[in-house]
Amino acid sequence: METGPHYNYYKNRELSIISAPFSGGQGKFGVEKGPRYMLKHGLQSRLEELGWSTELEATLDEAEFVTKLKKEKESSTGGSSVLDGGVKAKRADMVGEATEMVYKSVSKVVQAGRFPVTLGGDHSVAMGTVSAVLDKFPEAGVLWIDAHADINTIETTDSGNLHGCPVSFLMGLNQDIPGCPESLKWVPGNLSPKKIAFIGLRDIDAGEKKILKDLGISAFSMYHVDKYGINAVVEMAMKAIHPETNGEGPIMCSYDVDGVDPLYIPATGTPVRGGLTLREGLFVVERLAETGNLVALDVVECNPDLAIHDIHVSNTISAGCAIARCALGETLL
Ligand SMILES: NC(=[NH2+])NCCC[C@H](N)C(=O)O
Ligand SMILES: [Mn+2]
Ligand SMILES: [Mn+2]
Repeated sequence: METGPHYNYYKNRELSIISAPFSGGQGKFGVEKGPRYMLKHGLQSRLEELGWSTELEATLDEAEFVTKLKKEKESSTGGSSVLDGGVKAKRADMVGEATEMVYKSVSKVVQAGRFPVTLGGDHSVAMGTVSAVLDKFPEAGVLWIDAHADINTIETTDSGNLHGCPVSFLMGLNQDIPGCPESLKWVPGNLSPKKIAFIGLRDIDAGEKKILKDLGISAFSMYHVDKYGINAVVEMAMKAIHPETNGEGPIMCSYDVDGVDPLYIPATGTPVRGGLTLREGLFVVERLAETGNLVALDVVECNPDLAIHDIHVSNTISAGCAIARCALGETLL
């Protein structure tokens, strides 16, 4: 019987909590408050208690970006999303700027041999986190926990919200589309479709379904979770991203809290019923901690402003923090 957690890649147990308080990848204010609320909830000291030495890393300035976003909303072009060539990408300049700042911070952290825990912010910030992690671990596979596939291109997106598109940018699917914003051209786009697996899907756009199918991407929906159970699904997902080594190899987990059912995590921008139970959601990261192969974690899309009751805020923030703690070994003996 294996006794974990053991961190193959981070034996020295040093991590950095990277705040990525950005909301421009979607239209609702409040998601930029996620990092601040999670830190106020005591995340840093709880991770220290697990035996990690921790540092805080700032990326972009929360207030500065809120001001910029408010200005943009008031301006005449505010909200308009159709670019040259008829493609859509709302606030592409800001998303490009913010995600590149996140990329630089996460790069600094991983290159220094520290484990990056990035707190969003909306899911567009993963363009930065995943790119930085792939520089350090080119063989890494990504597990994307989410109700959504976030793989729309600037051609297929209906909403024009770039938090619905980070995976297509990470795979370089937009680079040759006429009208692709210059601001997003910094994304290397070198994630192979074979190196990502989704868990928790239940709200996928028609264009996204086609991309998933055409590229043969591993996607485990809630149907699969019900059919096989969450343990088998995580096992299949790990084998899918590391097929030659029977699931062994560096794993990055990009965790959108809307993967978990809104019963448990209600304060998020695009909630979808029928999601993971809180236990299933925590099990995923507990299992990853147990493998010793986790090299990076994002926890994104907590939006305290979208709570109707105060209890929704604390449920959401405490669940977000629990995801981070379980990924870093809390519940393993
Ligand atoms: N990170 C998220 N919560 N993404 C939601 C995306 C929703 C929808 N598929 C869109 O493209 O707009
Ligand atoms: Mn989502
Ligand atoms: Mn997402």
